[in-house]
Amino acid sequence: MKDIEESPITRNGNSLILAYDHGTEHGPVDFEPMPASADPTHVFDVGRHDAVTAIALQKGLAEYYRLWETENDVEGGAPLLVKLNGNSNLAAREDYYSPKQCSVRYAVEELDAAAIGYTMYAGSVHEDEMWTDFREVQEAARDYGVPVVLWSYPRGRGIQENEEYTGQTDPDVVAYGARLGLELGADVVKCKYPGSQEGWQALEDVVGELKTVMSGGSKRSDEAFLDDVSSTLEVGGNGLAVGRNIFQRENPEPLLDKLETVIFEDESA
Ligand SMILES: O=P(O)(O)OC[C@H]1O[C@](O)(COP(=O)(O)O)[C@@H](O)[C@@H]1O
Repeated sequence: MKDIEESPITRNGNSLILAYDHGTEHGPVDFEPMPASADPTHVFDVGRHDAVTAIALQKGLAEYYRLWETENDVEGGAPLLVKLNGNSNLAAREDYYSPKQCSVRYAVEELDAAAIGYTMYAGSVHEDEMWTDFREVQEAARDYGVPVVLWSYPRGRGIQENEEYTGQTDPDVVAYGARLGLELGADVVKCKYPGSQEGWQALEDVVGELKTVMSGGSKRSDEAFLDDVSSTLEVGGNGLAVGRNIFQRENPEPLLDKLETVIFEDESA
């Protein structure tokens, strides 16, 4: 774990990461509620809101982002977080696995990434391969001095077949995933909301000083979403990595304004 207070992906110690890797993870179906969001430049523009401390993109979109910045003379856009691995909903797999499509070297040297992201599915039969991949990623990130955000999403047979767990948002499962972020050397761990403030507290209790961000989840009302975000911040959470709750809105600006107040100015929702 690094001290990442000086990193551009944090502000006052917290982060709001705009995640836009859904075209990979879920496919174009996620753009249907707001068709303009299929156009990456629309979402790149959303990312210019002051509240956004990083935009998380897969390699191809990261290349597009840099091109868009140059062609449009954009200054002060969101720092780039390159998501190194990902998988599609089209894949036929015996269990969850997220292969790497980008190296840390390419992300930093060619794309000028301010941070890198990696998804880990602890609990899958492919967990061992992912640990090996992550070890290389984490060590290369240390060499380049860029922070590592771990999407820690335990899922797969090890979770399904364990009768103690109700599923991937079971508070014990989420807390275990968060702890793995600390154990494996992440600088920020991104976790599913476990359904309650008590659940998030349980996670905070086992991660020490590691930064934690809540994964947005499916779209809900402004009020419901802000309640969830606030409930994590009140017990030590450090913000958000969010996709659909932002880009599926016709005008995400009012919600981003509120999130900015709640996450960075320590005011209640
Ligand atoms: O694997 P899942 O649970 O379908 O979710 C993956 C998606 O969720 C995220 O982690 C967060 O996005 P949302 O805020 O839309 O939930 C994305 O980065 C990723 O595409």
